[in-house]
Amino acid sequence: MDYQKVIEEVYQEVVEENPRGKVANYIPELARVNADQFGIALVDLKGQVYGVGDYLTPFSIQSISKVHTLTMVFHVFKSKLWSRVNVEPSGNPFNSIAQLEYEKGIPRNPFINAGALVISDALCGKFESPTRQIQDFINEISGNTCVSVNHEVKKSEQNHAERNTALAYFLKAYKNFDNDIAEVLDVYFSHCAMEMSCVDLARSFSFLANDGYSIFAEREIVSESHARRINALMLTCGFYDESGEFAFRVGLPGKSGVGGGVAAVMPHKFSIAVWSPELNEKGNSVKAVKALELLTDKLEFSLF
Ligand SMILES: NC(=O)CC[C@H](N)C(=O)O
Repeated sequence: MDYQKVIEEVYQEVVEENPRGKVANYIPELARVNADQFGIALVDLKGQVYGVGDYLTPFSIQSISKVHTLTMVFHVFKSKLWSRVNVEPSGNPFNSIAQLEYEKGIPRNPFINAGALVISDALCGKFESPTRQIQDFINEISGNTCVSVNHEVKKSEQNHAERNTALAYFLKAYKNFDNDIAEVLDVYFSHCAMEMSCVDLARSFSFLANDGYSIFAEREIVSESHARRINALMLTCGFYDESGEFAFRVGLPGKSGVGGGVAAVMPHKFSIAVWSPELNEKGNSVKAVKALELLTDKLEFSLF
């Protein structure tokens, strides 16, 4: 399979169609990026990289980091984790407060903000310096010292933290939050504000295409059964209230972030990251979703 040729064709077609959205502006610092950037990196299971466009430019990975933090915590707490966070699609916006209230403080899944805050809380309870360790973990599985926290983005999130702070207090009120709220929010904003390029991001997702084994870290990151479960969660919950649409159009487990990135895997074949900052109203990158749809059409395979 000539992946390079396929992603170049995809890139060209998306550039020609030029579907547009809006750069996230509820985190003001994110609105400062050049909206025309667009990159694709695909990594096969031998570690071969195929890239096109701005695939070497670091960008804000935002909620994609929730897959990394879930992986770290799942490995430690195993199935006990599911008493604190559910595994159902939310069908609601990623920062919904109402849903958390009527479901009595158990977030629908680990990828909506409330669920990711529970994961950050669990990290704070188990890891000495969680932010440092998340960074080390992502560096290890991408085989590169590539991740940095963008402090401007982090500060920008902290200055507009009303909803996430409200979610944390709700979780605390329902006794689903053990640590200091400010400390956990700091870890959460730090991992959302991490930056890396498409190529490093695709490499960091490689273990999920490879039954839990990372060829970059040269070790098993999670068991095969945990890798399957993380992929199932990405397929059903990775795109918030657009997860069904993404499964329908693309058919790969994946995760989006409001920085405009999407990381996805085709189990036993490859991992891929696509980035372009303009989002649709559900918070998913318009060009990245289009590119992945064209990709699975051209490859004539998806998970299905
Ligand atoms: N969907 C996202 O990427 C949201 C992450 C963002 N940091 C927030 O908390 O709102």
